[in-house]
Amino acid sequence: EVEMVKAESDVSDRLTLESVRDSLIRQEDSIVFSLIERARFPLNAPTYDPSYFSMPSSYGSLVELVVKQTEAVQAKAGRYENPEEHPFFPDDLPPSQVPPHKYPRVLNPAAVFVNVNKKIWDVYFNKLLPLFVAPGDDGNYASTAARDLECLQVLSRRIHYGKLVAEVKFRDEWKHYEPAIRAPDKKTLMDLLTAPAVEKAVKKRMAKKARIFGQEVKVGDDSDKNKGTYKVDPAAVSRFYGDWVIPLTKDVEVQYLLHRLD
Ligand SMILES: O=C(O)C(=O)C[C@]1(C(=O)O)C=C[C@@H](O)C=C1
Repeated sequence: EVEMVKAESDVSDRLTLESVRDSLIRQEDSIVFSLIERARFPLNAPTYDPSYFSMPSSYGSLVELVVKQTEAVQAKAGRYENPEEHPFFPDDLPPSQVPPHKYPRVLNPAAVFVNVNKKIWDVYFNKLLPLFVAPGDDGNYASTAARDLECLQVLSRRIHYGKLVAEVKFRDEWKHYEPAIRAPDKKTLMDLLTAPAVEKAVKKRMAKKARIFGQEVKVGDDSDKNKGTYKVDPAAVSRFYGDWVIPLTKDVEVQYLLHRLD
């Protein structure tokens, strides 16, 4: 018999604030690498222009085609059975065609109704892309769309991880959370779950990761010639995290908590 290795998502028996924060830190690596991969291409506007892509209008732009069709395949492969994964186009997804995997039941079942992917889509294309890709068009639209999908998926995973963060915080301090949930009092929930020193450290670490992962690595040249040129702008990555990724994560945390006692 094959022994199942504990999946990264198998958190039920080691759910602590430290372990969920460790996961958030690891996911930062995926986000920085995905942004670096996307930044290899210029903006490539036709990827997002429905009139460039002349298939049945239900697909919209090329990037929508790639995301919808990929999500359909991944749904068949069981991706969205995992409570940590959230589709961008949840309507009309085909059912999973693989045997069910027993994901540990950690979250309140109401968690499935919290999905901020519409907002993530909007923020990614309208706020993030213009910040960190060069203007221009090199014709590589299919690759561009594939990189966008990768970025969207890692960002979505990170932001919806707020559900697990909120669950741990609730378990650790339910005496404080319960009255605010029953009230319901969003402002108090937001205050309770906010840790300004942690947010500051996250932003600093993101800038540092963008500097370290995004530097040109050379052999036999220890000079600092390349200092200051990075594959993604560390300040932009850090700002985007502070302005959007953390606030959206907190949004997910509050939305989840509001239904924690359903
Ligand atoms: O680490 C936490 O406590 C979180 O809730 C995550 C997070 C974040 O998104 O990075 C969000 C809110 C806190 O203020 C600090 C950090």
